[in-house]
Amino acid sequence: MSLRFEVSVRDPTTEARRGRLITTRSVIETPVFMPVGTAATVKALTQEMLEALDARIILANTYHLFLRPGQAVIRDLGGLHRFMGWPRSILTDSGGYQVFSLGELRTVSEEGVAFRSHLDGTKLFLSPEVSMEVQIALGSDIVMAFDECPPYPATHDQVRISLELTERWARRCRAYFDAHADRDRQSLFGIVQGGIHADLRARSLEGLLDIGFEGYAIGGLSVGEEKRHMYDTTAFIAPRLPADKPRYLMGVGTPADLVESVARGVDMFDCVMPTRHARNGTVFTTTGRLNLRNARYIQDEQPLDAECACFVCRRYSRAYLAHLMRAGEILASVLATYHNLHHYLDLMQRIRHALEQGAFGRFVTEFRHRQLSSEE
Ligand SMILES: CNc1nc2cc3c(=O)[nH]c(N)nc3c(CC[C@H]3O[C@@H](OC)[C@H](OC)[C@@H]3OC)c2[nH]1
Repeated sequence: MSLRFEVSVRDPTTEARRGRLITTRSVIETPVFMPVGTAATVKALTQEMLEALDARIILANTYHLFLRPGQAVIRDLGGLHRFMGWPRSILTDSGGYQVFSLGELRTVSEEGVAFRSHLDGTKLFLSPEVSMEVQIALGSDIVMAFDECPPYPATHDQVRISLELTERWARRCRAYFDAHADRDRQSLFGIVQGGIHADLRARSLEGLLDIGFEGYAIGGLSVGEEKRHMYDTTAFIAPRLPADKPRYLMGVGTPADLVESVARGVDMFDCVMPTRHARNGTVFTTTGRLNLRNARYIQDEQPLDAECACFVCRRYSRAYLAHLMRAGEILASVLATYHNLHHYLDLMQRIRHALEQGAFGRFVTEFRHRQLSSEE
């Protein structure tokens, strides 16, 4: 069995769990935040910096690598870990979501999705089998099923029809994966859909449990729905996912989203916010976000965050980062990205520590109070 997941603590006052996910390449302490490395790079950081951050697993994306350089190039160079010099774990998304958010002119059929590359317009086709072939060729440790993420908003009927297609595709993913993957090293996660409708979420889960997966993701959220719908849907479905398997909430979220979703039973997260916001000049701090392009920081010699221990906060000032941002210097992205990921990974470490100490309930309360005061 390639993937081991052990729950060491179940929080007495919430659905949160402290656990450990073990692949053949790294031990992943959970709850975990996974930096997004879409095209085989976590933008602006070296792999050495990711190791300095103690990141144990990063993401890459089937859609982007399928388009460029193509899975055959990476496979023939020994797979994605060797290609990008990353010996720890990699999770790859299946590409369905990107086809809908990036691809041009796509047509969905039972077979799969035909679309044009957003890079050069060439006609391409992704299906459950092609997505599995790509992720298997990349050598990804955790492979995501090829699903359809319905747009938001969508009618109950549209969401039902979509989840039924996702279920048929999930069955095809399982079959192809089991016939072609290196199951000693690679695992397949199913993705629960169903929009914000509890009855459809239960229906989607029922179908996936019948197929059986090494882990279960909650898809179809963080697509524009109101926060309360995301939290309520997560609160409904996360505790219903198998307790002995990892639970992954895709595309989430802000620091507050991470705390609230851990409390609702989620183990794994990914989000582009810490990396994308950094490149746009927004950094996260314990008292909220700072937009370094704001003139108030031009002569502010404080660190980004006085409570942060990262090398950026120990050495550089807001004024310096503000200057680099305004000047469009590459170093601005490097330093802001490193700090933002440190902020996210440090938050997850504090969450894990609170769970170990049986103090997560108090952690959530204090986090919410601080959140309110910073929003005032
Ligand atoms: C932002 N909100 C959000 N809701 C999402 C919902 C879904 C979903 O239902 N199915 C699938 N398959 N993917 C989803 C994704 C994409 C995450 C990927 O998108 C890439 O980040 C943009 C990254 O690729 C490295 C990541 O890899 C897992 C979502 N993202």
